[in-house]
Amino acid sequence: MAPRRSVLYLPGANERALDKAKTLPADALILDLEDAVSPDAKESARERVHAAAASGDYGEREVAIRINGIDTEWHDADLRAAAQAGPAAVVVPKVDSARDVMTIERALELNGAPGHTTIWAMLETPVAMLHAEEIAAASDRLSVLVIGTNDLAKELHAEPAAGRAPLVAGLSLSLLAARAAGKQILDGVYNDVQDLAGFEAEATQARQFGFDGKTLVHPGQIEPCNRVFAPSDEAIAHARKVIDAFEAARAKGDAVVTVDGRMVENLHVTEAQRILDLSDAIAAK
Ligand SMILES: CC(C)(COP(=O)(O)OP(=O)(O)OC[C@H]1O[C@@H](n2cnc3c(N)ncnc32)[C@H](O)[C@@H]1OP(=O)(O)O)[C@@H](O)C(=O)NCCC(=O)NCCSC(=O)C[C@H](O)C(=O)O
Ligand SMILES: [Mg+2]
Repeated sequence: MAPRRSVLYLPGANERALDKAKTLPADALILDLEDAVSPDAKESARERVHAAAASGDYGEREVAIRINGIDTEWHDADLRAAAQAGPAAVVVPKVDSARDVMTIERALELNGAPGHTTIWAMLETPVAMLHAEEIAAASDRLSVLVIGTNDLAKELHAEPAAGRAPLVAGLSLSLLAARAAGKQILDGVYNDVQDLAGFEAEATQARQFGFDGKTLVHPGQIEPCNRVFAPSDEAIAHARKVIDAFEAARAKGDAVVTVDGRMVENLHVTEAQRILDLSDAIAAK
């Protein structure tokens, strides 16, 4: 699977940001037509984003377009334009049900979206968290779940708290749903663009939870994010050791072995191989 460690939002009306992103080391970009664009700029932003996404100027960076929500006046035109531009993905905010996903799937087909354009569904409401399982499994075209922690906190009336405690239940339900359906999942954004230590702590927490990457709002967050979500040298060395030790044990007819004093079984080999595959995919970029 494509590494999606760092996924940067760009306001669709901001020509400077759209241009600058061509040189930034993010794995993926979300060209935003929703919250980062004021109502009076929605139409010009749609045209800018369409041209940017269709330009082929972003190299190996994956380009996604976030359209306005299903119940908004801009949604239909956004979806039509996004389908024509043919980005890697259409990001749909405030998805609340499997039915929402199927509506988007049908609309992409009707508007002639190319087969490579997948759906990234944003889970950012309490009802979405409670429906995460049905949303994640609703369509083969859905490849990624994206968490919207700002909207979720707003809907919950939650306050900032250590370890994002008020959000943990929703994050965990979403992770369970993504993994059960074999989809990738991206954490929400960190709003304080000047607090890089706080950003890194939150990104590390997200990796420990099992997220594949994190959505970002500022270029300064890309480098720490890429580092946190890439397997470390120690993790790579340990993965090789696990695989080598297990193969040696299997050659002797054993199904269990210890590495550095810890039990290793086949499931640990599978996880070690995932780490090496991710490291290879990052190195190949
Ligand atoms: C947050 C910002 C408004 C800060 O902007 P600014 O004060 O201009 O930042 P800097 O001066 O530090 O910028 C330095 C240079 O970097 C460029 N820049 C800044 N941000 C971006 C970006 N996102 N992509 C590309 N380039 C960017 C500036 O142009 C400067 O360039 P240069 O001229 O060469 O010096 C701003 O960062 C921003 O607008 N961020 C994105 C906001 C956004 O997209 N929000 C919506 C998505 S988040 C969301 O909706 C969450 C979700 O739905 C939820 O519910 O949680
Ligand atoms: Mg949101």
